[in-house]
Amino acid sequence: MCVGCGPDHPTGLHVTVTAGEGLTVSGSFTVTDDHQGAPGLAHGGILSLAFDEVLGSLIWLIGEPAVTGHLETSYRRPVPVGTTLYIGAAIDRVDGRKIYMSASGRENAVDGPVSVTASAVFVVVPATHFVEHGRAVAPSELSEAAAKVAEVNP
Ligand SMILES: CCCCCCCCCCCC(=O)SCCNC(=O)CCNC(=O)[C@H](O)C(C)(C)COP(=O)(O)OP(=O)(O)OC[C@H]1O[C@@H](n2cnc3c(N)ncnc32)[C@H](O)[C@@H]1OP(=O)(O)O
Repeated sequence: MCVGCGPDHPTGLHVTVTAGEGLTVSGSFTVTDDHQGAPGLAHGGILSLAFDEVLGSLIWLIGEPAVTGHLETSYRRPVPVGTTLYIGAAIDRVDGRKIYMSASGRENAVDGPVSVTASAVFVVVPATHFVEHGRAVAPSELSEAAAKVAEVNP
């Protein structure tokens, strides 16, 4: 039920992500009428969510739970409804519990014009973070998330 990536989420973004070489991932997100802000254009907050999702996927490559501490987005071109954004993201460096990341989103092709760029700091947290701070969840929800780590990094 993740609003960013959950395939069954009725109103989510349905972002898909694939692991790349090294500490990189590539993702894609298609802007639909559900994501509109100004007439015919994607809402900036929705684009920020798509980047949070793709950047957040990088944590599966290092196998430690982490949450977004800081996320900064630069909107460089308007993104029309109907666009597919191809988002490439990478871990730039790790400093203690802080993971520094960056990403760029290109319009309609992996080598298309850059529409949005982002940088983020994720902070590693213990797995208990989600139990202590979230609403009560079924153990299966947590174990499914933990299994994703093994799937990416067998
Ligand atoms: C199994 C299921 C898995 C499931 C995993 C699924 C993950 C999906 C994630 C999706 C992405 C999201 O949307 S996550 C949701 C949105 N984000 C959140 O809810 C985070 C809310 N904030 C927090 O919980 C907290 O503030 C933390 C965890 C970020 C930091 O608190 P803390 O744990 O007490 O850490 P603290 O000691 O203060 O700081 C540790 C280091 O990080 C730095 N730091 C702290 N906060 C920030 C910050 N906002 N921006 C930059 N840097 C920061 C500090 O300067 C310090 O650096 P130094 O002194 O060591 O140099």
